[in-house]
Amino acid sequence: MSKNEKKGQHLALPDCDIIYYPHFLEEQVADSYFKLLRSETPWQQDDIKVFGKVYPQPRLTALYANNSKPYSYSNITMKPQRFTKSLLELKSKIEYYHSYNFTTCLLNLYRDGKDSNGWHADDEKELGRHPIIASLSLGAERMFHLKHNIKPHLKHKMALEHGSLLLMQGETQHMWKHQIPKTAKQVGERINLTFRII
Ligand SMILES: O=C(O)CCC(=O)C(=O)O
Ligand SMILES: [Fe+2]
Repeated sequence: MSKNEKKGQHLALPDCDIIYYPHFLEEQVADSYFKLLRSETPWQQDDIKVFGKVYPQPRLTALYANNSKPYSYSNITMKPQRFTKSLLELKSKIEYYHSYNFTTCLLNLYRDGKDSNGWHADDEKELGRHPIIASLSLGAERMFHLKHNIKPHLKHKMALEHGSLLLMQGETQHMWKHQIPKTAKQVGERINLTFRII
């Protein structure tokens, strides 16, 4: 497949740079990575502190990297494991189209509609200025919400499809927050991978 065949959609929103590739992976390829990652990943559930109270995080996670640099967010510090073969394959597929060198991948498993990821920006110090985040979605489709930090009328909702890639860069993490809300719909499991540079 030539580089031009992956058509991305630039979101028409100010103060950000977000491109959505709905069919980044072919359906069968996405299916098999979902199965593989679901079973080979040592999923963990950490506690998070919100306004001084401790809760189990409403999803399972795992961290991988090609270095030993930890990643901290919401009072959690995760130590990475070495990238697996399947994660290295996915990382190269993304790097073929976007010539970045991702060092780290955070995996999220949303077991059902009660699992979620609250409003946040991926703007931790270790990601540097203008973080580049490549977010690959596998499994059940879930809604992704965006809201501007200072202009409340600026918001956006979109579905993240099985096999899709969402590339966030530039000002995005400094000017916007995002979330995966809970849903009352019957939804299956979803795995999200965010490749990052630390
Ligand atoms: O699950 C998603 O699509 C988003 C995950 C996310 O925002 C994160 O891990 O920082
Ligand atoms: Fe995020």
